[in-house]
Amino acid sequence: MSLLDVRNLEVTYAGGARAVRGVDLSVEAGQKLGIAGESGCGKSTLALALLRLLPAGTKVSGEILLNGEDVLTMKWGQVRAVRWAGASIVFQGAMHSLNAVHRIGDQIAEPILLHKKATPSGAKKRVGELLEHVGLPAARADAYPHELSGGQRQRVMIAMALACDPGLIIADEPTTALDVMIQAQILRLIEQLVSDQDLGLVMISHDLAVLSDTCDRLAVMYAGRVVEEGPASQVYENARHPYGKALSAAFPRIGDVASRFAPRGLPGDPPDPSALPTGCTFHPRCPVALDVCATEDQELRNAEPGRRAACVHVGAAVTDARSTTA
Ligand SMILES: Nc1ncnc2c1ncn2[C@@H]1O[C@H](COP(=O)(O)OP(=O)(O)OP(=O)(O)O)[C@@H](O)[C@H]1O
Repeated sequence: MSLLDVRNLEVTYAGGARAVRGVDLSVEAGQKLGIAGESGCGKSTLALALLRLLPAGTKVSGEILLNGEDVLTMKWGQVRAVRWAGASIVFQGAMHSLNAVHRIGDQIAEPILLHKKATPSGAKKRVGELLEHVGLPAARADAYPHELSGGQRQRVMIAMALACDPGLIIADEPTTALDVMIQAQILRLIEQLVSDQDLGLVMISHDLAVLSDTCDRLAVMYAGRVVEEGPASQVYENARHPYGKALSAAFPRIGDVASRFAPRGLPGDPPDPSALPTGCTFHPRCPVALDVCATEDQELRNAEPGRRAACVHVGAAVTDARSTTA
């Protein structure tokens, strides 16, 4: 049984935006899955859907099996227990996620008191341990968010996410607001925690270079669908879907200083999810589109062992869409 198994997930917002369309993915304990794609492709919607954090009125269908139990059909009491203790989210921009008027120790203690039924002194001890675990002195528990640097605040967010010993961490752009040096430190911290505690990780980013550096596998999303999936380094170095290729070219290799100053962009914008193009949704921007792409969408196909892409130019159609995701 996978730690997380998402099957045919569809999310449509109240206004009609089809933000996630038929997404399948799975994560095992100790595995790090990166979800890449440009702004608006549905990455955050997917993350929020995993813990039923979407606004009321949003239509969600499919299955989200966390340790074999479907989050979508759970009673609310069970969903609340799953948040923090089963899976927790590290959001981008810690300054906005932390409460400015409360000491960080109290904020980390809150889910421990609520979900672990800890005593105040037990929670305080645990807060100290968690802070040390993420590389901060236990005494920083008394600080207010504004007294910490951006990197320290993001460490606090990670400590909070770990507070109730979840099996899965969902990190939504965890380093986007940080400078490059601090970003690298936070990524190493996340990697180390995931491997030490055998956690599963879903890391969301628009930056394919960051994801390929941190994750084992990568799923590339476009207009709400996964259009390419496979081992992270292979997807980054040699994408098979034309959108994956364009995204990869836009994020030059870490260390490749010369090309970092001249990334290639992809012309055009992603489609409006309330008015998606017919056929393959990427065809209006695709440099290698055929006539058929304007009318027929493609399922994910086996590109090579362990790799799939949803493009007419790639391999043969896959009969069992989830056969290679594990
Ligand atoms: N509450 C909402 N109501 C209606 N539409 C929404 C809502 N939230 C997001 N959307 C739309 O759903 C689509 C996917 O948005 P989402 O935020 O999931 O993308 P993203 O890939 O995470 O982008 P970003 O990196 O900019 O956050 C977008 O077109 C967005 O405008």
